[in-house]
Amino acid sequence: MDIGSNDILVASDYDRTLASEENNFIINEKVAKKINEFSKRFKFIVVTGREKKFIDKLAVGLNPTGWILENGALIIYNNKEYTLCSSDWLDKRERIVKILDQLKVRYSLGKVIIYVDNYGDKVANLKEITEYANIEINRKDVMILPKGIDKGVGVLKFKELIGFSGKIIAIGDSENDHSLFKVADIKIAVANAIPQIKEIADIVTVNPNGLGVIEILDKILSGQIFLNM
Ligand SMILES: O=C(O)COP(=O)(O)O
Ligand SMILES: [Mg+2]
Repeated sequence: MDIGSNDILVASDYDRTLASEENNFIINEKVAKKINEFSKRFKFIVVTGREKKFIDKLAVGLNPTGWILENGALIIYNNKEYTLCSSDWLDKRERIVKILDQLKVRYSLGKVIIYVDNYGDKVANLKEITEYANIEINRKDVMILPKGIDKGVGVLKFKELIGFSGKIIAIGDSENDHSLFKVADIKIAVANAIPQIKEIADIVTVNPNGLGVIEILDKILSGQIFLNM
């Protein structure tokens, strides 16, 4: 079966999937080149908790079909930005910031998201905000988003934006990729993924990080990954 560009969309996480911690999350040139080539034939989007200012520094030379940043809250496609949050989010974010100040917790703000690094083991202190916010964990870091916003929702929004109706292949490593897997037809964990992600994956790559992603792209390009899985 000749697979066309509108049949496959690869949605890949960034930290510890495309880029390794060992390389300070700077994209490897070979990985960027492979993705740029792949993106000419199929759709490839990067779906990450990161803010644009960090991606601009770390992912130099990577030109995918689109970007879903701030853990699903910000879409960048064809040089246009789309934020996914309700009009009252900024008031709610103010309330959350006051709680973080009372807890004497360090945080940083993206366009939509709140980052609370090294707080994963104390996230129970933030219980009260789960009424109106979504809390995502990535290893030891915490991300706070509008209720109902996560990576999976960002991908579904992107699908609608470009009118995509094909199959989604998700690639990830950590807790905040669960929602990405939920919207995928094929779920792929890189070799260095946490056990909970490997357990629910259809495929676990032999290689870690970007080399694992290249493994998958080569399988798709050579027709070894069958979409009727
Ligand atoms: O946690 C982050 O800021 C980014 O991490 P991710 O690319 O693995 O989502
Ligand atoms: Mg990751």
